[in-house]
Amino acid sequence: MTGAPPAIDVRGLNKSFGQLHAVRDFGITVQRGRICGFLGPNGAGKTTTLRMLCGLLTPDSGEGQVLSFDVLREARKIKRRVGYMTQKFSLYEDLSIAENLMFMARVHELPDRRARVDAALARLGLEARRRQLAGTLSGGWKQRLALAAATLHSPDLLLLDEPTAGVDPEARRTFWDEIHALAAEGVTVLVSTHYMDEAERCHEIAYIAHGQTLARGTAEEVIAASGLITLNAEGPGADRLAPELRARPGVDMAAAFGATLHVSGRDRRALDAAIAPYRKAPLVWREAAPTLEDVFIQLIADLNRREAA
Ligand SMILES: Nc1ncnc2c1ncn2[C@@H]1O[C@H](COP(=O)(O)OP(=O)(O)OP(=O)(O)O)[C@@H](O)[C@H]1O
Repeated sequence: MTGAPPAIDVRGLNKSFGQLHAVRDFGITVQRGRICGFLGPNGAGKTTTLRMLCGLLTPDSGEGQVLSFDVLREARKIKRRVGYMTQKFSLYEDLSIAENLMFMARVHELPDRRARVDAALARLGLEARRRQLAGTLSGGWKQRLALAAATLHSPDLLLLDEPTAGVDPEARRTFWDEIHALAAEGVTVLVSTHYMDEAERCHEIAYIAHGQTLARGTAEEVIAASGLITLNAEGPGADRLAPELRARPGVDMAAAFGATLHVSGRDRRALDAAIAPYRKAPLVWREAAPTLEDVFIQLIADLNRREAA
């Protein structure tokens, strides 16, 4: 990627709905061919941001470029080069797979429509089902059809809004293999997800909450920047100790993961003091690398504390 301008380079994007400041001073730079995961709790502003980036929603303020077009003034040009997969399946349930794709080909005014549709069917393994009505497809196949529709016009940027929500693990894996194949061809992908394993499959991630970006970088960078120290406890009843440990000074986050308790903090001495009374049989404590989920829980806890203060 020598000298190519970033696919997304925006700053200070804001969007309010009445009294609600849904997106605050959002900025992000994503280089071409990268997969950037977009994470954050429900209502964080992810969908609103994706809609602003693809030209469907006008920001109240902000500046920058998407695919080198001005994000405020060149929405029509951006729309033509972007593929957007909405959170809810939005194709025609009473049309077949092939008919849906043919319809999309007409919307995009593509030449060689039949060949384009055939190529998309082949690429996503949909050929055998081409005559099946979209409404009768299972979740995984619906998502594959939606991806075929979003990529039919060979966009340079793909914006995917929770594309695998409710899809089984095997179908999710196939879907992600395709996302990586598209990125290898130079397509830039911004994908919102609530799944931690998917966050780890991204080249980089952005974590947002209450409309603000709280963390940015590769998964490793986000974990390192958190400064979090995590100790795990195993043993009978360990998983039930989360509420009382959470209340102790020095503990930023305590949560049970199966039978294991994860306890995190940023001050080693305070954390050790907090767990000292619990360092006895039958509990066994071990230091562990914090997971992305540990970091995200801590980021939200910090934000809630700041907002309550
Ligand atoms: N058109 C709208 N009118 C009014 N409020 C809206 C509108 N669109 C979004 N919101 C509000 O803006 C906030 C951010 O919503 P958004 O859908 O962007 O969040 P999200 O991060 O995508 O959430 P989720 O993970 O649940 O999809 C929410 O409080 C939502 O209710």
